Amino acid sequence: MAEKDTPADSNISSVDNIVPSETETETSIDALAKKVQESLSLSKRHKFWETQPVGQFKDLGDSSLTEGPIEPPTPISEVKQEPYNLPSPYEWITCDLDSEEVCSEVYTLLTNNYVEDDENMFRFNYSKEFLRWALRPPGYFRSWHIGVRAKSSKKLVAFITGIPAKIRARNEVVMMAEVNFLCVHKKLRSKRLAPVMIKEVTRRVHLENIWQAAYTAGVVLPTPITTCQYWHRSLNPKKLIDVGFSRLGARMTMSRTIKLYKLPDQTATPGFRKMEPHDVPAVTRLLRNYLNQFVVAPDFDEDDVEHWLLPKEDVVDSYLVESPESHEITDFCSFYTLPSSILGSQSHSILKAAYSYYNVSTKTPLLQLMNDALVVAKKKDFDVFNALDVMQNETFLKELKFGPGDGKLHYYLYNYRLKHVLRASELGLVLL
Ligand SMILES: CCCCCCCCCCCCCC(=O)SCCNC(=O)CCNC(=O)[C@H](O)C(C)(C)COP(=O)(O)OP(=O)(O)OC[C@H]1O[C@@H](n2cnc3c(N)ncnc32)[C@H](O)[C@@H]1OP(=O)(O)O
Repeated sequence: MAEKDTPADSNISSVDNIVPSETETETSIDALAKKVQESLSLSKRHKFWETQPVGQFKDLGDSSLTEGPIEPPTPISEVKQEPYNLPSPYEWITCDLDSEEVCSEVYTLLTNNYVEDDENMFRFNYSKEFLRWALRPPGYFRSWHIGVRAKSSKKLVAFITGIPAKIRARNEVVMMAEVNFLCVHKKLRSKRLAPVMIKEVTRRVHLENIWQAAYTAGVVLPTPITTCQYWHRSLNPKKLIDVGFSRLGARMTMSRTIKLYKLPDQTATPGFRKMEPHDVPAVTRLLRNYLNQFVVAPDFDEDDVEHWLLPKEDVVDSYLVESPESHEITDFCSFYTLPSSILGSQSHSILKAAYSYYNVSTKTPLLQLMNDALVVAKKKDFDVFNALDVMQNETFLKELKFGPGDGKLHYYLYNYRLKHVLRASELGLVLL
């Protein structure tokens, strides 16, 4: 089944990771099996993706190909004016997220049908407020919030979205669409509806004179610009073990495990505080300067920072360090709230997860800054703190007791070629 990223990892061995044990062998066999599977998928035919302007597997390593757009834009007047055909029982709709009713329908479709982990134990449960935030950034297009309804019952059965974003690839800043929330109802799977949805979003993006896109998926498609791994830091190990998210490590007791993951009650960094509206200009400068070092990263202006990073309850949290002496803003960290439904547990129904977003350290060591982020996440009652190995995250993951997950997240660009596959640490982009 298609997967984006692991909403939660049934098979993580964060404890095993810290206390090496015989389970390590098991993990590496799993890892090997995954590698074999992935290399097989490189030789798999992709009837749809082979027709699209994306890097193709056969071109991997061909250094004669230049970096940049794969095909040139066509005149807008030549962009198809009518929507693509859907099977006759279905019709296109544009979803107005201002409407409480429409937003609830989208929420319900995703809550019941969106991304699950490999073992089908957890499913992402994006909140309505989160969806409104994720889908209405500055300059968004309502026409890019696309639904498919059954004509007879009017039930929403599929969804796909785009939002506009300026993304820098090396030295070029390119207007792109970030495509997300592709979802087809479980009963309508494997009927080639997804390619129609992707073509329709592409058409609507083209109508706005935008010709590139960025997206992530848990499945291997032609061709990732990089592949990242999720890491998980237990905040509430007892619950994580109870619901099967993690296992008790070999030679570990529950009380030793709880002790291992205990965090201080207070943050350690003087001047560490929540970001406020008046911080937007300083945070924008700090972040722009930081993101410059990565090969692919968003090109945020103040409006973007206001939208994406000003704290919004139960959606996004941002903290910064203001020097007690100079009042300079020297460091920044943020995470977003994305719970998962727990699919078969007697005792719990929701896993509360925080996802590392953008972090910048110039004075406070990143390790200390992120430990403070863990402290505030724990205080806010999150069960787990997740982070990808993007940007400089590798420098704190092991030390702060994150364990590697079993899910991979692949990043893609549409109609834009990079000369080389990137290391995760060369990527400065986090998609929701
Ligand atoms: C310039 C503007 C451009 C804008 C567009 C940029 C591109 C955006 C691309 C989209 C970015 C989305 C980012 C996210 O939201 S990633 C999250 C995806 N959603 C889920 O995983 C939720 C649960 N799964 C589902 O709802 C369905 O399984 C989905 C809808 C995923 C596929 O439905 P179904 O299982 O019923 O399959 P089908 O018979 O209709 O179609 C099969 C074809 O679809 C290809 N497929 C399968 N999964 C994905 C996937 N995640 N990205 C791209 N393609 C995917 C597959 O390789 C095959 O093509 P090919 O291998 O034969 O060639």
